[in-house]
Amino acid sequence: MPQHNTPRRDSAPIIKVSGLRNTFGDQVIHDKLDLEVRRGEILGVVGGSGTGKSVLMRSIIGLQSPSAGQVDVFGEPTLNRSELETVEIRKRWGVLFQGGALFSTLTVAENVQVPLREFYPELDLALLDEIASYKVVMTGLPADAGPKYPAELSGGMKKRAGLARALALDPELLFLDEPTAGLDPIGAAAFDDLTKALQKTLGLTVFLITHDLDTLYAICDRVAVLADKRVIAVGTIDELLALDHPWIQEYFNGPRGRAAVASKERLDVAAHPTEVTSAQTGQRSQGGTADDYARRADTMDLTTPGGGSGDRG
Ligand SMILES: Nc1ncnc2c1ncn2[C@@H]1O[C@H](COP(=O)(O)OP(=O)(O)OP(=O)(O)O)[C@@H](O)[C@H]1O
Repeated sequence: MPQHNTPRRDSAPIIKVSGLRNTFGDQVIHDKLDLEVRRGEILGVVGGSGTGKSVLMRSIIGLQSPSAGQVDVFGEPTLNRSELETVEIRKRWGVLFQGGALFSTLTVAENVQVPLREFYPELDLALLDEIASYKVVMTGLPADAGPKYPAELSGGMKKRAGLARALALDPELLFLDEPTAGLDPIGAAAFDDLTKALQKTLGLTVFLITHDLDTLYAICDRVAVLADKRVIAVGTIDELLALDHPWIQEYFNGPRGRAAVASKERLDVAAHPTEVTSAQTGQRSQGGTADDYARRADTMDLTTPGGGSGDRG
């Protein structure tokens, strides 16, 4: 399997979505949605409940057939192509679905082996076991988690097992759908740290759907905001805060947003000079101000796909 240890930050987007339209009956979920994801970044995807974050992810990975638009991943179109035509593309990404989506009748190790068996049926059992053990440990699970069934795992362990499966094929691109939902603050911070460490060490690009403001502040390079059936803005949090959009202001500058800023500031202080991680301190969202972020945002450029000026994506 290919190794992708060096983060590449070339200018071509790793994901490019153009003019996407998704409907269910009369319900229009996306219309004229544009988005570009840069190689090597962690892109947070936020939006109110039901704005279509998961449907967007499913459209990108080919589980949802849009009624219009184009999706390119690794520079290749993925829509309206047969499974056979996209097999080489699908090998290059991993997906952690909401809740982990583990097969309950398979052990953790067997779950990790599912994509290996699908794409590399020639691998023998000893090698499958070896790769699965490696992925299990890589995601911070104890080595003896491999033979356990999902029902024997805690929520946090299930997420890690799902992540181990998503990493089975050494992907370049990782899709995470609400990975910290349902985790306690310490578990969520530890999962954030793991995601960031994987991005850095494996050179991953991460498409991360989340409602977790702490995650956005702690690890996302940029954030895409879904509203009004499209991506209304993409940028760093500082850049988004400079926008006058009511949902963005309420989301990032509301009480929870301010708390997330305060939490990050405390962690930044704690991290120097002793490099204490958020997993160790377990500090998440406990009050503070976003004024400094808002002031700094005044000097920044904004990227607004589907409207506005400047570079897209
Ligand atoms: N297979 C489907 N059939 C019909 N409607 C669907 C289907 N999948 C999603 N929807 C609808 O599409 C809309 C967007 O769903 P989606 O799960 O993408 O939202 P979301 O932004 O991820 O929400 P949340 O933050 O609550 O997880 C919802 O109204 C949902 O009911």
